[in-house]
Order: sequence, then structure tokens, then C-alpha cells
Amino acid sequence: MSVRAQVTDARRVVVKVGSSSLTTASGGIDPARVQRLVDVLAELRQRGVEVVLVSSGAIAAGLAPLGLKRRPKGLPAQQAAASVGQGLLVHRYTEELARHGVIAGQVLLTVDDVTRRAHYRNAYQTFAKLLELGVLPIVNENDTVATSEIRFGDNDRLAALVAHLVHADLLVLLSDVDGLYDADPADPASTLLGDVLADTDLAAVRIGSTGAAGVGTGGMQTKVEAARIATGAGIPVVLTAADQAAAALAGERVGTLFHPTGRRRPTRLLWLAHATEPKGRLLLDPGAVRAVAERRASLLAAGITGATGQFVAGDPVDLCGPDGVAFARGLVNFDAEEVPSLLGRSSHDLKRELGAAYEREVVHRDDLVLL
Ligand SMILES: Nc1ncnc2c1ncn2[C@@H]1O[C@H](COP(=O)(O)OP(=O)(O)O)[C@@H](O)[C@H]1O
Ligand SMILES: N[C@@H](CCC(=O)OP(=O)(O)O)C(=O)O
Repeated sequence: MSVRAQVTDARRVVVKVGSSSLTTASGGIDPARVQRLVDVLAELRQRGVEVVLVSSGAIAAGLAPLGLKRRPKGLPAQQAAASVGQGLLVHRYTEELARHGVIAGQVLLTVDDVTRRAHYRNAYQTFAKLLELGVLPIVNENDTVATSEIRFGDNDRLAALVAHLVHADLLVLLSDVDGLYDADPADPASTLLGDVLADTDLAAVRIGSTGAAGVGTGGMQTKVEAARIATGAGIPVVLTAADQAAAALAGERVGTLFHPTGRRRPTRLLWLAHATEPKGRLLLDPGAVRAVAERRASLLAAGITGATGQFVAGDPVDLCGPDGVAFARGLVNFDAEEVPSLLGRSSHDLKRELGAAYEREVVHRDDLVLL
């Protein structure tokens, strides 16, 4: 199937919309823009397509009620604005979707929800059930509780990871710009890229500052990163302006189409690679590097020569070779303070001296991803 046909024939679509496409010039949610977006989503639903919406805009929606003129700098103030704005935003969507007889559901995610195995399964099951019930899930980061260490930080990447989590066959990124340009679109000489077939097509692209409204966070950089995550996992991506969404979904040549470059990988590992901040580093000897990188084996204590950082069992850590360069990331099975007593010891010795609980892998291969 051609990639254009994959766009028009997609049965499950994740649509991400940025703050700049939902707000008025003076700030605050623009009901008319929400309505236009919902009309497009409802049309998709009428064609039998399952839709998940990743919507930014909580912080922007919270500014006016709090008497703020622009996005605050500090995290606590942003969290307060998101707390006020998220309810208003979802209320707007709920009302608009109801006009089309569609029920909205809210899903607020943190990084932990999708990287820890039990949480990940839970998130997947929640989406599956919502879609089965015909609900249109509206996803955002749980800004109000996310601390700087456990934030995705941008919804473009979140949308790419959600697309993979729900097994979507298309990701649509809607912005205030009609696609990816080879230079900042403020430059009149810049031209639109219709198709991105591979990473090499991105080499000459220059990315400028974020949009004029100043309400978006990541700018074009995070959209390109999100497109690379999704396409690397086999999901085509359309990047276009919110007011061209209907045309793009109908298969018209608008915006930028990023073609799939890779194949699907187990979902949780994609999150592990792209959504987590390592809490520490394990240094490996050359034999352990080979075992993990080439034979895809679990990491055993015998191959570890050192550890840094404050982590507890279940946290993400980077695995580094003797040169100190991280080559893999995994969820560690021990607390940082336990590791020194394990260094270089065989599983057999650890079991004999410390008990059967110490025979376990330091990082299990199912919880490991090569970077
Ligand atoms: N090479 C480029 N191609 C397209 N847009 C670019 C490029 N460089 C910078 N931009 C800017 O990125 C902006 C989109 O980012 P942002 O405002 O964060 O959007 P959103 O709120 O939709 O996430 C555009 O308005 C555009 O001005
Ligand atoms: N979670 C934040 C938005 C973060 C974000 O990525 O914003 P944007 O660049 O407008 O997509 C919010 O709802 O305000």
C-alpha cells in the first residue's frame, strides 16, 4: 500500500493539536477553533475511524482566568495554570463532541504511567476499553502533578508515543504552520517539504524559533523528533496546519508527509528510550557490553564495574561501556546502595552469600533497549 493510501485508509488515528492552534491572539481558548477541529474529528468518526486526540492548551486556557498575560516561567505557576485550564479545555471539547453524539474521555499521563511495566499495561488497557466503548480519548500530560524530572515536556513526543501505544496507523500533527519548511517560514525564501522519506531529507532543514503566538513550547524541533519516533516505529506522520486537517486526512497533498522508516518495536521499550530521564549509570566491562549489545542478554552483576546516581529498583538507568558512553537504557532491579556489594560478583556467589533474591539480573533483557 502506498504511504498516501495509508493516510486515507487509516483505521486508528492519533491527532495532536498544539496550543498555538487552539488559542486566540490575545490568549485563552478560541471556541471557534475547537469547534472546527471537533468537526473534523467527528467526520473521521463517521467514517468508522477510531480517533485519539492529544491536545495541548491546558496552560494557555488557564492564563486568562488567573489574570495572567503570558505563559508563566516557573513550573509551579505553569502547573497551577494547567490545573485551571485543563478542566476548561476538556469541557469545551466535551460540549462540542456531544453536538455530534460523541462522548469525550480524559486521559492524563505521566512518564511513569507508560514506562513501568504494570502501569504501561494499565494505560494500554484503558485506551483499548475507551475505544471499544466508542469514546474519543483526549490526552494531555498530567502537568499538575508532573515534576521537572518526570515530565515529557512536550506533547509532540507524547503524541508519537501514544500513537505507538495504541497501535495507531497514522499520526497527524496539527500546528499553526502548514508543514515543515527547509528554513524558518518567516524567511520568504523557505520552501515546504512535501515528503520526508528518510532522516537524510532532514539534514539540510533549518529550524527557527517557535511561533509568533508564544504559547507553544517545543516549536518545530519537537515535531520533527516526534515524527522520527513515529516513523521509526512504522507509523506515517502528516504535519500540517489545523485548518488543513480535513484536506490532509482526505489524502490531499497538503502539509508534510513523513514516510515510515522502521518497524514496530515492543511499545514499552520505545517509551523507555524516548520518554525517560536516567536516574543513574552502570559501567560495564567489555564482555558485558558485548552480551547486552550483541547477544541481547540480561545484564548480570558480574559484568558491572561501577555505578553512579541515586536510583531505586524499577528506575531507568543508562548502561555505559568502558568509555563511559551510554549505549542502552534499562529498568534496574536493585537500589543504588545495593549495587557496590554486587559489583563483579557471579550470580552463583551472590545467591550463596546474600540469598536467592540476589540471584536476579541487574537489568532484565525484557526491560532493556539499545540507544
Ligand atoms: N523549518 C521550519 N518549518 C516550519 N515551522 C518552523 C520552522 N522553524 C520554525 N518554525 C516555527 O515553528 C512554529 C510551530 O511551533 P509551536 O508554536 O511550538 O507550535 P504548536 O503550538 O503547534 O506545538 C511555527 O509557527 C513556525 O513559525
Ligand atoms: N501540556 C501542556 C502543553 C505542552 C506542549 O507541548 O504544548 P504545544 O507545544 O503547544 O503542543 C499544556 O496543555 O499546556
